[in-house]
Formats: sequence, structure tokens, C-alpha cells
Amino acid sequence: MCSGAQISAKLFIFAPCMKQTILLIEDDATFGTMLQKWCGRNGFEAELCSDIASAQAELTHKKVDLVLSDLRLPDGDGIMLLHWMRDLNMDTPVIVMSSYGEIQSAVAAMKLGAEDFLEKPMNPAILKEKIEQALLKKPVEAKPVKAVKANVDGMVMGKSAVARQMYDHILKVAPTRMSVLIMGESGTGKEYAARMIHENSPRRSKPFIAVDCGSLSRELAPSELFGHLKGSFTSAIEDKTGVFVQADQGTVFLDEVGNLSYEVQVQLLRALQEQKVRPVGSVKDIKVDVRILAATNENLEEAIAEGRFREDLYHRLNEFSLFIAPIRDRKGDIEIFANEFLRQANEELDKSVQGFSSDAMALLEKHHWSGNLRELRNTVRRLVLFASNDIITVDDIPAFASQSTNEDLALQPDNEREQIENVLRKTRGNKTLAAQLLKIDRKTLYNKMHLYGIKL
Ligand SMILES: Nc1ncnc2c1ncn2[C@@H]1O[C@H](COP(=O)(O)OP(=O)(O)OP(=O)(O)O)[C@@H](O)[C@H]1O
Repeated sequence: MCSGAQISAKLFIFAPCMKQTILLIEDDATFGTMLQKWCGRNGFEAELCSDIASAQAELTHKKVDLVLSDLRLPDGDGIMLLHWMRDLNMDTPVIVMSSYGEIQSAVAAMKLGAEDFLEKPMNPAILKEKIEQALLKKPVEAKPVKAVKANVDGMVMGKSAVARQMYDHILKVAPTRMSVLIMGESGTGKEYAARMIHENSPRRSKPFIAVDCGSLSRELAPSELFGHLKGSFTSAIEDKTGVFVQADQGTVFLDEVGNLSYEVQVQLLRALQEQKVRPVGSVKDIKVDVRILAATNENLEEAIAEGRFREDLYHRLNEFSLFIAPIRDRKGDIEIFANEFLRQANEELDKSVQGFSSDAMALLEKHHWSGNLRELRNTVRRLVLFASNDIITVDDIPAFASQSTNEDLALQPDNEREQIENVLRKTRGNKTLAAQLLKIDRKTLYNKMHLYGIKL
């Protein structure tokens, strides 16, 4: 930390060229802002972060050409960040800014691959020279950030405390090969979290394959997962490579893993334990190296107690658990996601809606969002489609205004059938979520669906 008095605007002229992005990591807000403005005046695009967690978030989903980081930060030091970048093979040059007496740390940073270091207070001319030198070493067309690839386009990251803790867990577990069980209500972003883990792992250049276990029939699941040989069953008209072999050295994401039949669970456990799969109809095992991420929105411990899920498989999948909180519990993130969904909807629908009025945003923040981010995305898309002005106002979302902020859908005795049907419609048939909203257990929901003849 230091006073930025020596950074003077007048010394430099704006240099219009292909703008390169500098990520500034500085917890002294005044100095950080001054530095950011200085960068702008000197022809650089500058993003400002005040701690390591948010810097990691920026580095993992934006193109950054240079990092200019303070050594001492609220959630750790610049050395930690360098370790993390090195583990992920990120080659973005880093210049560390050290204060008087931090020379030892600055040396450690250089050993870890920092491009240079600058002692505070900094001389702007030297700062500019070092930035230019560091940028010269990295051609503009070089791959921007190694951590996240294009297949996570449109992915944004929340800034709430809950979200930060989740990213912190993701970043810790990502570089390992541990299996991760991702839990959370439907639409909270479990698949996106799985992609984030893959993209931040050393496997990121290898395949990420998502399998919806809910849609795999008992008969076809083994062939889908492990492959089959031609003629091994009636419809096997040619050899098929299973997901595990296709994803070799990469990651397989098993969504709704609780829906796998008991028989397939046994085969899956074997594949995980032995790192080998045997295609249906074959007598030979194939060696595979696959990391497994699994997701569920039902309570698997309950499923184990009811004998529907194997406990040994559960422990194998749950080497690390990650809980994704519903969006209503991290209201601070709603604006970020709503703006991103607005951007996506504008692009998709060829519209140019600029944003939300502050009371419209307040309404979005109050809504219960039982369908989580998926519901928010669909709502924003609908709002953009119907928007007649540049800004979405409260008048564009009258439906929410009349709703209670904490929608209580608990089952009432008088019109049970209608309520259950409504809630199942709301959850798009997700019975676990429907049972939670109705405040009954799944078994009771099944019994009542049976009693009222409700079919999905
Ligand atoms: N980090 C993110 N950035 C941008 N959009 C996101 C993000 N996470 C989720 N979404 C949006 O929310 C939608 C639902 O996310 P996702 O499919 O990952 O949820 P899920 O929890 O796996 O749902 P389900 O339990 O129904 O499978 C996505 O299609 C995407 O539009």
C-alpha cells in the first residue's frame, strides 16, 4: 500500500494502439483507482481487483495481458497468486509491487516467475517502461488466458460472499484429480460449476463430457458410458465408443447421478476404482484416465438409506463436496447475472436493450427464483423480447410486483391436487425440488401423485 502521489497524469500522453488489458490487484482503493486511471490515459485497458479471490475470478474468465499486483493483499499475498498461476500454467506476465522492507518477498516472487518488481512509491516513467517491456515479451496474439476456454463463453461469476467462497473451493479442488459431488437445487449452475472445475484443471485441453444420467435408460446406460461392440445386442449395428473412452484424460460430468440404476452404479464404481472400462460384448478392458464430477439435486444420503444408491459409490464420488446456493440466498449476484442474461438475449434476439431501471432490478432481487439462474435467464429473455424501450422498468414486469417476496408454496389441505400440479409445472417435473417447495418429503409426494393420478 502506498500513496500514489508520484503517479502524475501530466507526464504521459495517450497512446492509441491495440489496447492491452492490465489486471491491477491493489487493496488500497485510492491508489488502485489512481493507477487504473493512469493506465487508461496511457492506452491500456485496466481492471481493478482488491483481493486474490477476485483476481483469480478475472484471470479465469477474461483475457488479461499483464498482471500488476501488490504483494500484500487482504486474503493472502502475491506469492500465493503466482503459485496458483503457475499450477494452471498461465503465462500472463506478472509485475509485483512491493513496499519498503518487502524485498525478500519480491525476490521469492521473481523466483516463481514474476516478470519484474517495482518498489513503492513508484516512478511513473519506470512503471511505464516495465509494463511495456513485460508486454513486449508476450505477443498480442498469444493465447489470452490458459485457464478458461471458449466453451465457457457467457459464463459470469458472482461477487457475493457465498459465491466467492464457492469459487475459492472450486479453485482449490480444480487442479487436483479429486472427484467432486456438486449439490444444489435445479438451475443453480451445477453444470457451469463443473465446467469451471474442468477449465481450471490441468485437464482443460482434454474433453469435458456431460452425461444426463436422468435420460439414460437402464438398458442403454452401460453402452453409452462404456461403449459396445457391434452385434452385442440387437440394435448394436456398429461399434460404439463410450463416454469414458471419449473423455480419456479429461473430465466426465455425471448430471443427476442419483438417477442411475443400481446395476449401472455397480459398473460405474468398478470403472472408477480400477480406471478401466469394458465395452458391452467385449472381453477386453480398456484403460482410461478420467476425472469424475457428479451433480445431484436430491439428497443422496436419503437415497442410500432407501437402498436406491450405493454407499460405496457415494463416497467415491464425494471426495470433495461443493454446494451451490440458490440464487435467492445470494441476492448480491442477481444484478450480475441479470445483466449477462440481458447481453445474451440482446445478441440472440437482435435487440439493444440497455439495462434495467433500479426499481426493476430491485424487483428482480426480491423475487424467490425457485428455478434459480435458469428461471432468471428465461425471464430476462422474455423481458428483452417484449421490451419496447431501452430500459426495462417495473411496468415491464408487473407479474412480479404482486408476488410475495418469499413465496410460500407449502402444501395446503384444501386443493392439494392443483397445488402439486402447479409446483411440478414450476419445477419442470423435478420432484425433489417440488417436494422441497411443498415442504413434504419425496415419498409423500410420490404417494400423493399416485393418489391423485398425477403423471408427468
Ligand atoms: N456462471 C454462470 N454464468 C452464466 N450463466 C450461468 C452460470 N451458471 C448457470 N448459468 C445459467 O443457468 C442455466 C442453468 O445452469 P446449469 O445447467 O449449470 O444448472 P444445473 O444446476 O446444472 O441445473 P439442473 O439441476 O437442472 O441440471 C445455464 O443454462 C446458464 O444459462
